[in-house]
Amino acid sequence: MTSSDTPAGTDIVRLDLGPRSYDILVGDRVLDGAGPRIAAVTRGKAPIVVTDENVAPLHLPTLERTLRGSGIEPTQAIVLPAGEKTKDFAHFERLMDAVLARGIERSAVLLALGGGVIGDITGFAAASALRGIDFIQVPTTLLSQVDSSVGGKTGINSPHGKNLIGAFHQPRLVIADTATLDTLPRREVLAGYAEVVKYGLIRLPGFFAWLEENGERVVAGDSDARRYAVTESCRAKAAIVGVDERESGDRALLNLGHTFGHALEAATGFGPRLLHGEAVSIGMALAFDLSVRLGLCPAADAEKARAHLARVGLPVRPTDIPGVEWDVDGLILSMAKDKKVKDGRITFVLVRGLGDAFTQRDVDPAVVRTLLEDAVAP
Ligand SMILES: NC(=O)c1ccc[n+]([C@@H]2O[C@H](COP(=O)([O-])OP(=O)(O)OC[C@H]3O[C@@H](n4cnc5c(N)ncnc54)[C@H](O)[C@@H]3O)[C@@H](O)[C@H]2O)c1
Ligand SMILES: O=C(O)C(=O)C[C@@H](O)[C@H](O)[C@H](O)COP(=O)(O)O
Ligand SMILES: [Zn+2]
Repeated sequence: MTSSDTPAGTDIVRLDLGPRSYDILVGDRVLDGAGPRIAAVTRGKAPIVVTDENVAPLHLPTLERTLRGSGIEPTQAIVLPAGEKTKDFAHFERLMDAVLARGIERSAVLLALGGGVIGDITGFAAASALRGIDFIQVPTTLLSQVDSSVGGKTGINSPHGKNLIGAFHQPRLVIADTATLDTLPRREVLAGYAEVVKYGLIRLPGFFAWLEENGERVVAGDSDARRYAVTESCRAKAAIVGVDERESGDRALLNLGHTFGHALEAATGFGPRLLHGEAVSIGMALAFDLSVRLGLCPAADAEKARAHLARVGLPVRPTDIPGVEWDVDGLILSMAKDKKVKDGRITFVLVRGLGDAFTQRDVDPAVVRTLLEDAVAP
């Protein structure tokens, strides 16, 4: 690989994982010139592109142009329905069938073009096909550029809970073209922004302070601010995954707000009523509240976190989601299926303050119940 294979003006974040290391390319219109990098992974063959019905008309032509520019004639893309409901067994079966119907060999490469739903299900298909083939992530939502395309968590949801079926399978390359975000609806931009704020809240207080100043610019699509936010988020995630690929330690911090958030998502049926990033926003506010109630975090820090999320337009309380009758027992049952549960006890990601997250197992269930009862009270 030569530096001339990387488009000018590209930030390159390296995720160091020994033989599974890879580059994350970030930049405005970086996809336009990414053909040689894709060709290097596919050894000059066409990748099997997986995308969704919204993304295909908007961004597949750019990818196909890129491939043709590198002498690769694209094959017909596999186009799945858009949205969280696609991350289920039925669509996984359909995707696997479409991939295997192509008579693939182990050298085949899948390419996920889309948001976290497409990235997660395609990554899981790559982990499963012929017991593991390569895949490339071309994330097109803010959430997938700052989070889901990086780190190798792949999978689907189950009626039993969120992401309960899946595999760790790292991509070979990530291409985050921030210009693709120009077509992303504002609600989806905001949902992705919640995961950006997460990095500030778990261990980067300086980044959180930058977001307090510049968050509106990121959300509004200012190209410099957006690119900085995506690159810093990828750096933050790469630093954590690089030392704890399979979540036996610090990687769990990336789950701030998710134990609550996943339960809220399950309660709303993994659908458009509550997006993942929105659930994470509410979940992070609840995690700060819980930390305050346990005497671990100053109330002023919790208020700062909540105020920033709310100021950009994110929900911060379950009651911010209209038309849902929340059931605290149901939420607690869902939380008990969290992947961080050990010996029957939930591991919570808590905070000592802004940018200082840690995990704790011995949280009094009565405090959690009261917190949720207060949070869902009208
Ligand atoms: N693997 C991980 O580490 C990880 C991390 C965070 C989240 N996730 C998962 O990611 C999923 C959420 O991802 P998401 O928020 O990207 O949702 P998504 O994939 O559903 O995309 C959101 C919506 O935006 C549309 N879209 C995508 N790109 C677009 C573009 N450029 N222009 C216009 N529309 C576009 C999609 O069609 C969809 O309707 C959840 O399932 C979550 O669990 C995984
Ligand atoms: O990469 C990680 O690790 C994360 O926890 C990132 C989260 O934002 C993401 O939502 C992830 O899919 C949650 O993982 P899970 O193991 O709790 O399902
Ligand atoms: Zn998440």
